Amino acid sequence: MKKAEPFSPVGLSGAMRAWLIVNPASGSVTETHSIDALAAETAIELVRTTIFPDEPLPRADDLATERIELLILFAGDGTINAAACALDGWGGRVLVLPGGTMNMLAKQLHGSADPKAIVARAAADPAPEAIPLPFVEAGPHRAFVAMIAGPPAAWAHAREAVRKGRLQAAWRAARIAWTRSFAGGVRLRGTPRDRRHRAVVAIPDPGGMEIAAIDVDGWIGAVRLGLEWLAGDWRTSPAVTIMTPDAASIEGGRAIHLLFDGESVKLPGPLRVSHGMTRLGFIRTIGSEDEQ
Ligand SMILES: Nc1ncnc2c1ncn2[C@@H]1O[C@H](COP(=O)(O)OP(=O)(O)OP(=O)(O)O)[C@@H](O)[C@H]1O
Repeated sequence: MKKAEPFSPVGLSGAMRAWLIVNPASGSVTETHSIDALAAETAIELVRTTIFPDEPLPRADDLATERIELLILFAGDGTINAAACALDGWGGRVLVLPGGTMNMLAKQLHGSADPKAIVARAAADPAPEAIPLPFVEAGPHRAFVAMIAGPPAAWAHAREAVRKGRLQAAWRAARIAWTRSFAGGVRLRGTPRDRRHRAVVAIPDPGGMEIAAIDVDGWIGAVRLGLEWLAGDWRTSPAVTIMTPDAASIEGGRAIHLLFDGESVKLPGPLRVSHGMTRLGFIRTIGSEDEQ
């Protein structure tokens, strides 16, 4: 078989020592984007590969020992979140490639380009721009895309069961999640909307964070919000109140259900939510003027 032509290495040249973290369970990591092909096509010197989560994430020390300059994350938002949290003390640059289902972080950094095009763009730039990413933080966890608190977070179990092909478990989890979605809620302290809400969504922003308090009653309200969400204008829904506090506190029974970039966690309340910026630099291949 003819070997793929390497991209002309200008910025991310063959001298660039890279460590790849890939999650084969992420929604769009496929054979066509195999690790070997990626390395061959980029002419980046792929020194090590971690298959997550079967293998543990490398530590900053491991990257330093191998003199790694570029960390390539080929996975979905959940995996990227895990690596970005674990390696925030490391001084190198990160290239995010869309390997997941939603790929919200990859879209922020590269628009809708595919992995091959992203590497080509990054390689063609003598000094690719690397930017810190904003995050929201609660307990030991961070979200770079969104943190969802409240009963709707229980839907993650149903999604995970579907992904694993466990349809009976998915059905059970969906029934529980549906019931919980209309019971309980979370209380938001330290904001103008200091009361119980169906769910609270915290979204990081370079200037701080946005907190959306969601108040839907029953399934008609939920369906309406769902349609508004699909149409892309959920933030303007009458069921949603947007605030920009510097910090807030969430309460909700003995344990609060949360999703951090799609990964499900339960934490005891009250839970302080704050925001910050990563120390890691993430390579961005689209300018703000480009189409998102
Ligand atoms: N920190 C983690 N520890 C263990 N497993 C994880 C972790 N993060 C993600 N996973 C698992 O890896 C699989 C793929 O998740 P990932 O978020 O990478 O891709 P995705 O869900 O397809 O994409 P996206 O999050 O962009 O929609 C899921 O089963 C997820 O639960």
